[in-house]
Amino acid sequence: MIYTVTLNPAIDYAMHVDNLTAGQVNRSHGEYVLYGGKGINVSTVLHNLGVESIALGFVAGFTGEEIESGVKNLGVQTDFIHLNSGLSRINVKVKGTKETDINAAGPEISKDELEKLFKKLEKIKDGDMLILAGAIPKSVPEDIYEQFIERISGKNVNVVVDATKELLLNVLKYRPFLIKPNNHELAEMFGKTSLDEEQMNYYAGKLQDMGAKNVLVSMAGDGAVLFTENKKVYKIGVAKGQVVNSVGAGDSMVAGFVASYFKDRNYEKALKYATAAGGATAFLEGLATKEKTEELLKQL
Ligand SMILES: Nc1ncnc2c1ncn2[C@@H]1O[C@H](COP(=O)(O)OP(=O)(O)O)[C@@H](O)[C@H]1O
Ligand SMILES: O=P(O)(O)OC[C@H]1O[C@](O)(COP(=O)(O)O)[C@@H](O)[C@@H]1O
Repeated sequence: MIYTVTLNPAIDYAMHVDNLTAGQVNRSHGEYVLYGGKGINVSTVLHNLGVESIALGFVAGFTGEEIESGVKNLGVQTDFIHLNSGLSRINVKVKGTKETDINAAGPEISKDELEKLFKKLEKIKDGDMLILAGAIPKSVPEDIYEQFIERISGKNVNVVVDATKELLLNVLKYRPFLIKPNNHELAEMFGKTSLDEEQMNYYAGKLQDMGAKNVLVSMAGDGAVLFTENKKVYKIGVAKGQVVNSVGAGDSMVAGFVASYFKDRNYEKALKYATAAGGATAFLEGLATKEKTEELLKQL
């Protein structure tokens, strides 16, 4: 079984605002809602692509109830822990000429509640997969991803981590199967503002030296580069289409990669499928569907 963990799920509330102006009343001319948080997005797209997973994490308040029933209605299996207080996040995504995200802090998680998640992770067995994705709430120890991986050490479990900065760097020593920083996150991890191709190769290699088996660097509309554990480098562009919503494109890419790689064990194929799934989300209002992913795959 594949388990995804989203410590801080969110309702993504997307609004179309043509000219966002700070300090003014801005009006949206259309809104829609997605049940998100990185792990949940991965579970949703995996489900859309025909691969089952169980979404773990914490939900709180009426927003938490909405997220839980929303993803269940999409067909995703969940096993969330219900927090006694607080509210799951509403992350506002303003779409105009540029995309502006305001991601909320989210509810507090107590030690006891965190312990309940550790208990759930005990179910993980040899051959399962664990996908840790997204930022962690402030109330949770900064090394929580490391603690999760420690708890399953000794079991033959492929771990995927989609996180940034120290959160990601600190788990590399556990040899995660896949990490997926975008090019900006990769630059930021090494104190840079941007990277040219040579620097990207160098720093992705550095993440591998630090322990990551496969590094997938996504570059939004410029495609992605995959650095594999057998030291191959595959580059890919993107499928053509009209961008509607790129929120969740990275999560969709992770889902597409996992879905394809564990079916065919072929890195090049998995990169194509991942790119098609990322593009499908970018070109749809919601997350990638199998139909859109397979339509875009033909272009790659
Ligand atoms: N504008 C776009 N056009 C086509 N494909 C896109 C676009 N934005 C994202 N994608 C696809 O989704 C993948 C992940 O997007 P990216 O924005 O880099 O991830 P993240 O959301 O993690 O920052 C890209 O590598 C690409 O395949
Ligand atoms: O956990 P974080 O880093 O605050 O990010 C949460 C946000 O990321 C998303 O999962 C989208 O992520 P990507 O665009 O990187 O795929 C949203 O659904 C959510 O609002």
